[in-house]
Amino acid sequence: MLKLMKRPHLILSCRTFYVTPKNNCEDEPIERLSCVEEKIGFIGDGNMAKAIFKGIVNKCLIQPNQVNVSSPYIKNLDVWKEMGACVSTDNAEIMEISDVVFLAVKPHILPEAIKNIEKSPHAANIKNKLFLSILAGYKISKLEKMLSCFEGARVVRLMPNTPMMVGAGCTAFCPGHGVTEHDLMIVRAILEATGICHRVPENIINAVGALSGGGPAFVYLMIEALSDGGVRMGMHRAMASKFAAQTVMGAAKMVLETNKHTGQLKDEVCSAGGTTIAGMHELERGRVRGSIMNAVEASAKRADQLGGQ
Ligand SMILES: NC(=O)C1=CN([C@@H]2O[C@H](COP(=O)(O)OP(=O)(O)OC[C@H]3O[C@@H](n4cnc5c(N)ncnc54)[C@H](O)[C@@H]3O)[C@@H](O)[C@H]2O)C=CC1
Ligand SMILES: O=C(O)[C@@H]1CCC=N1
Repeated sequence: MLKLMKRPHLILSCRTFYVTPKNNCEDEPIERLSCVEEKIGFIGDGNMAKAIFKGIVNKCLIQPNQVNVSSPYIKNLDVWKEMGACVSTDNAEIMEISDVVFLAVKPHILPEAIKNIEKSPHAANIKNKLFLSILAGYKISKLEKMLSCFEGARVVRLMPNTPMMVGAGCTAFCPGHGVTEHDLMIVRAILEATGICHRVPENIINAVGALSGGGPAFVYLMIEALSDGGVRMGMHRAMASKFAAQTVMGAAKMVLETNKHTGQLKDEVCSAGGTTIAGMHELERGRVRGSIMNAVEASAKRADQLGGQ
């Protein structure tokens, strides 16, 4: 027992051992960029592209006019113009005028999105670009092969999430061949301005995508269910939703800031014979833990399929 207590990642509480998990993140460098001068392009103008754009512009890491966006749907681009970005329906043009290019289309769209670029008049100038892929499932080796027609192309694979928009994102990244220290500084500057980030080995990116990439959707469902429960028991919807969201945020902050194990924090809420343990019993009866684990497993497996691995 004493031997165990001496180890810093073990905390003892009554009969339960709380083990602080070790991570599988790679080392972080120290140097940080406070602003990015490169032109940033987005191939794809959807939810994730908007979240990244708003996140980095809100933090003044870049100016909106440093951003170039392409989509085949001209009407969708109006909102980007209003936000101050340069727009085009031509992916090749956006690649040409950007230094850093986010690949931000749906995975099944990527081959079509880059299909004819090689033959375009812009192709000759698509050189030495840093491509940041946010596509679920796509392996770096596959992306590097697809982009090998562009001289000096480097690829970093990212798995971000939409809370980047409000500075609370969570992104894992993994660099491909030829990625430079400066490239990594740009990546970190973008990701740290919009939340937290960790460099990881590629073999866990699909797990990250399942947990934190899609995780916000799982949590929204939980917030909605908490709110429904409050309404069921007599609260008004607006207050129930606000309290549910604040409670999830508060619990998350407790996990992040107290450094206590989630089991210990849970025990601190559950009074003996009290109200919370009665609710916990229902959750365990409903196999909520197993269901959430299954959801993460199913998402990760789906990412493997999407990447055609
Ligand atoms: N939405 C999320 O929470 C996350 C998404 N991702 C990844 O981000 C990527 C984009 O996802 P979303 O933004 O959610 O999708 P989305 O559907 O909102 O955006 C994709 C955009 O691509 C545009 N597009 C379609 N065909 C195109 C083409 N040929 N050339 C250029 N643009 C084209 C569409 O107009 C659309 O707005 C996906 O690969 C997804 O796996 C990764 C992490 C989180
Ligand atoms: O649902 C998806 O496929 C994307 C990837 C992670 C979050 N959204």
